[in-house]
Amino acid sequence: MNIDNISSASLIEFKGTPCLQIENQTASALISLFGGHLISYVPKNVNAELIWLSDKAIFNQEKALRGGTPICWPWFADLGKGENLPAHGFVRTQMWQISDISESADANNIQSTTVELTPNTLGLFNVPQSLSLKLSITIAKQCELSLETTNNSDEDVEITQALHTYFKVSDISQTSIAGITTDYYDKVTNTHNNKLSLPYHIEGETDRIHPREASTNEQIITLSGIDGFKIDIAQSGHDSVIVWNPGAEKSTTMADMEDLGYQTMLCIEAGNTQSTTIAPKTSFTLKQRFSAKKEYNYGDL
Ligand SMILES: O=P(O)(O)OC[C@H]1O[C@@H](O)[C@H](O)[C@@H](O)[C@@H]1O
Repeated sequence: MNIDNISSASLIEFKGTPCLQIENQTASALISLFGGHLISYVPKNVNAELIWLSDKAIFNQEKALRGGTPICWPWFADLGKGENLPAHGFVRTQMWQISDISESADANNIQSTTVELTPNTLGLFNVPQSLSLKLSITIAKQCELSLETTNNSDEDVEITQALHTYFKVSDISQTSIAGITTDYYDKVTNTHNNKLSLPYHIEGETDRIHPREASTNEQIITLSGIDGFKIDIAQSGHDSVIVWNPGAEKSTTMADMEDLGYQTMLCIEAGNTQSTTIAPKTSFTLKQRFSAKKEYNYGDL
């Protein structure tokens, strides 16, 4: 698609991979067309990177990128039906194309840029061809990712999925998470109904699936303890929040992660880990939106 008339967007190569760079009045961002994968988001109000990308991420257009927002679809982790399926589905490891891009301004004339992306190939691994997928990313004071699955067939289709965002934190041992309170399934110990001790801090390898908070349409999760600002994450359409940090030992076994990489990242994922049924001729949307706000000390006032 021709993006020449969109002044806030340009196509560039980053580490040999085609990417869409967005720079507008409120933020800048980088989206890899391999994976339809957000790899950078810098809102101007804090002028800091919110997204963690591994220095050792492998940009060979085959392996999923370590960091950013991998799109896990049409299954999360190993929940695909069948033998020898790739973890987290097959769209994070293929090229996507830009299907639409637009700029708009709100009532205060604050600019935003929205890009729509679609994966090049669907219907792999016996997944029905009749499913279609569209990712919209809006870059503004907030970054919004919206993943819409449409079932064009005459039968129900079941999927699992996740927007698997790696947030950049200054020091994982000082980071706290608010807005998640539910008992969790611990993937590290394979145990259910674990009680959370609050405040929520990460201590060692963490791989948890929390059912979403029942009483909210949109679940708001706040990360604090980051140098000078907080990150607010709003999620909807999800049934679970996945919290993942590989911890010290596992980091050293991962080829695309620095040994100390775990100290500056935290995955907060909007997911559907229970089977989600999409009725014929309907669409289902999973969303995650995030922004940063400055934290003031009394001394600053
Ligand atoms: O290494 P991958 O396939 O990108 O997955 C990273 C992690 O993704 C998380 O969503 C899973 O809960 C973890 O179990 C997994 O280790």
